[in-house]
Amino acid sequence: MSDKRPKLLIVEDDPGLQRQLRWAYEDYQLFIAGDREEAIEMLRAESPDVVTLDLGLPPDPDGTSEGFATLAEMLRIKPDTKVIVASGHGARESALAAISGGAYDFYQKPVDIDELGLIVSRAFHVHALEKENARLAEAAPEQARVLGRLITGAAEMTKVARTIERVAATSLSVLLTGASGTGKALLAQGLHDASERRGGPFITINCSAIPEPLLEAELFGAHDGSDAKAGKIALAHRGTLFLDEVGEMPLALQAKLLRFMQNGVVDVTGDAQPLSVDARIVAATHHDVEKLIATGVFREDLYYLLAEVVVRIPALKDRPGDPALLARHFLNRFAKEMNPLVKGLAPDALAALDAWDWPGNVRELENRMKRGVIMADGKHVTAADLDLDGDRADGSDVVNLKAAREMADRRAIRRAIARTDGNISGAAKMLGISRPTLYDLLKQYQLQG
Ligand SMILES: Nc1ncnc2c1ncn2[C@@H]1O[C@H](COP(=O)(O)OP(=O)(O)OP(=O)(O)O)[C@@H](O)[C@H]1O
Repeated sequence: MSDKRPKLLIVEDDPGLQRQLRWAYEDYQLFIAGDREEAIEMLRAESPDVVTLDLGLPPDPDGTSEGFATLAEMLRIKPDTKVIVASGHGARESALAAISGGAYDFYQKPVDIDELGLIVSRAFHVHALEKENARLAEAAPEQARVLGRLITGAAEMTKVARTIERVAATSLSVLLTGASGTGKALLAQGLHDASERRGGPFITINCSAIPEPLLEAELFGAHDGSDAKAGKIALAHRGTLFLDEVGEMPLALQAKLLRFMQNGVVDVTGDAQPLSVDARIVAATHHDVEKLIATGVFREDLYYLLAEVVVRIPALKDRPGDPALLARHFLNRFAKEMNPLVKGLAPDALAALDAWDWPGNVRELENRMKRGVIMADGKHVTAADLDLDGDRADGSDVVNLKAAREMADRRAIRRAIARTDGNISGAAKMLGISRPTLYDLLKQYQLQG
């Protein structure tokens, strides 16, 4: 069985002390290093949460230079490590310097095993608390998570998720409509996961990304002599097929898809034998399908088969509070992956997130946050790191005064609603208007309260 005890690294060059300490810590898995190189190697290999570090290490056993260099290198590699430094008698200054250099605590030699034991156990406790806090901060609040991975605090998006959950239990076909990056693919996956087919495959095909002849083989499969290639419809047997950008599907393939939807059989190219497949269809498009039908590029009969339920996904700018909520979620994720020193958003970044219109929706936000975390110099991501500090963030390209006023109104209203967590009275107070006036404006600008 693997050893579950917490890992403690002791960096100490005195063999006598090494022996003494080795016996003192039965509750921990002990790793002992005699110099910087060994210490760094063990830190990388074992990732101990707590380290005790003698500042007097070779080649400078009577000074502190090697100890400080080891401390700095450890914290650079694993910033959450709790390093407890040991300083010689009367070397309080160097101990304090180590604390300001990022050490967690210090003790003075000669070692009192009981006292050091207490400091070490407290360090493990603090480390565990910090880890738990980081985990909680990373996980979006429970009430903000819907359909598993979807994060939202906005009523209009929660409604969408509830609809998806409800239709998931049925075998109805679902058409998701909404602008690019609003989360259609994520919702399709959520629908599959919430359905009884969750144990079966979830197969995605993007109808706009593949040229027509290849798309036909990709979707329906191909049989060429002894060479047979299963299509994505067949692969989705007993599962869900997600047809992304279905509005881009060529008319000839729409006819073949229609046949499948009517009869549950697939005509494999080059094979006389049709194939029976049981797949649930979820489709998505950013087009207005009724317009596509009117212009003759989409079959009306197919539309009715694909769209037994139509779910419209709101743009990110119409989900009050979500830009900030999602920004924190992405920040935590990317900070962990790419820049652990980043801890939060600067106030100017929060204001810029509120003010921006998000033409690329959640995908744009995700990309900007990734950029912001990489660019951030300190602990906070600024508006400049997100590239939201220029003119574009205040809509300086609007065409006339009326449009500029409307944009300013919308922005102020959205911000007030986000800041007050959707509380209309609070938002009205913040805006200096009455509740009925705010309701009127919400209606006029088709914003949700
Ligand atoms: N509410 C959300 N919570 C967490 N992540 C989200 C949310 N909405 C979207 N995302 C993430 O944003 C990105 C874009 O979402 P998705 O691909 O689902 O959008 P889409 O509407 O299908 O876009 P397109 O039409 O361009 O294909 C993905 O990385 C997705 O995981």
